[in-house]
Amino acid sequence: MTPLLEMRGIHHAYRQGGLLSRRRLPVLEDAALRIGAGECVALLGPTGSGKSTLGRLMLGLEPPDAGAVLFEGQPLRDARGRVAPAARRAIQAVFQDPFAATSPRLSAFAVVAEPLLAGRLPRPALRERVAGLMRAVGLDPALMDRLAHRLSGGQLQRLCIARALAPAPRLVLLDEAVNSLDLETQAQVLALLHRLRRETGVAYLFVTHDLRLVRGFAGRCYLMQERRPVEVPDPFGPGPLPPALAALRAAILPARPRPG
Ligand SMILES: Nc1ncnc2c1ncn2[C@@H]1O[C@H](COP(=O)(O)OP(=O)(O)OP(=O)(O)O)[C@@H](O)[C@H]1O
Repeated sequence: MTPLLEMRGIHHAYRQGGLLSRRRLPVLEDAALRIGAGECVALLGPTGSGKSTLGRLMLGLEPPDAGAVLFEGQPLRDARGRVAPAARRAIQAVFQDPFAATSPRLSAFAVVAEPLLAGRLPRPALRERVAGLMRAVGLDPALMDRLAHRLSGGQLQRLCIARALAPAPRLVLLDEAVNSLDLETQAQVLALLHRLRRETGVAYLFVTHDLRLVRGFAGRCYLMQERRPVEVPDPFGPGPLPPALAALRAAILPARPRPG
């Protein structure tokens, strides 16, 4: 079956040391990754290992130096480097910092309505649609006319999830999307994302450096190793672990510190 999203033979490097420099920092080398329709796939790795870069390439925000990004079997970008509007709507993202991801000038309504404006719905229908999306993420629609930045961090992240879901996407990149939230809100938002996936059939790429968040949430798991994602069958299982995974496991604090 054709995967929803496939990346093959991806190479990507960033220029280092100013505009005229020829030095390039290789970030991805021969990277490949596959996400099926409705799947939740985790992408784990330490900071600086190239996870967000892979996410940006998946959204079509930048082209890879080499390799293919295919969405439903078709190249994500056309020959002129443009992402087709349908694919742009079908792949959405939620990032770590909801305050950086929204304008301080916009109301909660305007944040969620933004991806729906092209549909030219009459205002009352648009407000009803936004209210429905807010309810779906557990927000009271009465908050609609409040400035988005007057919401709490957890509420604003829910609003960003509502905005991502507004165009009925097939795939959402969750790039450290719960990492800035307190533990209780993290658990609530993960449960919400899990429910929304069951209800809508949306797929997730769940990017994180926090192994704890993956358990019970992601069905398959990739780990960044030597500039490419490598699938790990069971990141919590016994047996020898790749060093990068052992380091992530060691970083998990015990629920109750052992004496001595
Ligand atoms: N636009 C850019 N220009 C130059 N270097 C970049 C750029 N974006 C990322 N990098 C570098 O590429 C490497 C990979 O960065 P990336 O953000 O993809 O890693 P990451 O695994 O997502 O890290 P984190 O978990 O800290 O977000 C890092 O060394 C980073 O400094």
